[in-house]
Amino acid sequence: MLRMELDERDLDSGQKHQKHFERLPSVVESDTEIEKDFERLRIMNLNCHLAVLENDYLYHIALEKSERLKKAFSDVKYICMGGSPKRMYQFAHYIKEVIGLQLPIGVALQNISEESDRYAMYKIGPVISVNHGIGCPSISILLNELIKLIHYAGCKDVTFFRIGTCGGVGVEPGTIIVTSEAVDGMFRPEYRQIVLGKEQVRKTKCDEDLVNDILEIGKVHEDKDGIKKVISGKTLCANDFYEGQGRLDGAFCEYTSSEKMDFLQKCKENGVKNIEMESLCFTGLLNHAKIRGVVICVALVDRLNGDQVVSHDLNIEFQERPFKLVAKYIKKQLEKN
Ligand SMILES: O=P(O)(O)O[C@H]1O[C@H](CO)[C@@H](O)[C@H]1O
Ligand SMILES: O=c1cc[nH]c(=O)[nH]1
Repeated sequence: MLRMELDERDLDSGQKHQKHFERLPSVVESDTEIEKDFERLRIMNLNCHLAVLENDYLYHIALEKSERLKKAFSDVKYICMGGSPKRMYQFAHYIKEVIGLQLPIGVALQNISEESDRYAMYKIGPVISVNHGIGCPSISILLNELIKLIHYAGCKDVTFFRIGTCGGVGVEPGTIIVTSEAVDGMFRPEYRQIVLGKEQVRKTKCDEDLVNDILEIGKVHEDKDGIKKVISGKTLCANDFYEGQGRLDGAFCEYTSSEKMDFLQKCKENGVKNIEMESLCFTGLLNHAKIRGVVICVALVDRLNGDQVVSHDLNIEFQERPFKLVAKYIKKQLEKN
């Protein structure tokens, strides 16, 4: 009863978010568990309604708020994401080897979210490997459900990685770029989303310590262990692969080749080292929730030299480079603890 009243009162109140946060804990003083949950949600800027939801089905990853979910996921410390399901299946196997996790004989890695058919997710001890599809809308849905998952499971100190591919800007193909900050097509370090008819703006820096730790590992392993060059810089996040990234080979193009080159030059002048399609949402949502995260992408092409990305064996090898870097970081952290 308390839960219903609370939910209805709040939903009908039309009060501002902040006021809502301030008001709710006092309303539920008779239920200390809910009160504690409100506090945890409030601290992380998450949705207070979650504390009073009796059921929550995480539709796109086919999981449900439950005691079972808590037991199965409470040990999660690292969530690694990348666009393609195949890549994240390979990463799951790779990290399993690196951290030396033995599955019982006859047991294979299972896609936990198979039922949803939207994302493919694997759990390897404290690591989740999951694909996010293409673009901010797709990764946004996944991040919402994963953030709820780690909240419901009571996970502590979780770090997120986006292990991806990108186009480099004045960067040799095969180079790994660790994002310092994501920017939009107008070089604004802001993730903008329309919510209830208003623009909501969130900051897009990657966790500085995490960036430095990854760069440090990159330095140690540069030119060996299949890692090659690792650099850091701003990442431009586009809403499209073609016009949105100034390509000349899309179905639409209403600019000249020299206008394209001027824009790429401007990218360089603004400190942009690479272009991809999810970093704004990834950093924007994680920063807002005060969760550590970093974007690590390998360049498949130098956009100053062309637009075409050709599928070939070298790209497969390139895609594995961020795996190696992240796996080394995770292994090192696990050995510390
Ligand atoms: O290689 P992933 O991680 O999928 O990411 C990049 O590749 C896709 C475009 O081909 C976009 O999603 C872009 O961000
Ligand atoms: O140029 C590229 C390559 C990979 N992914 C992108 O978004 N752009």
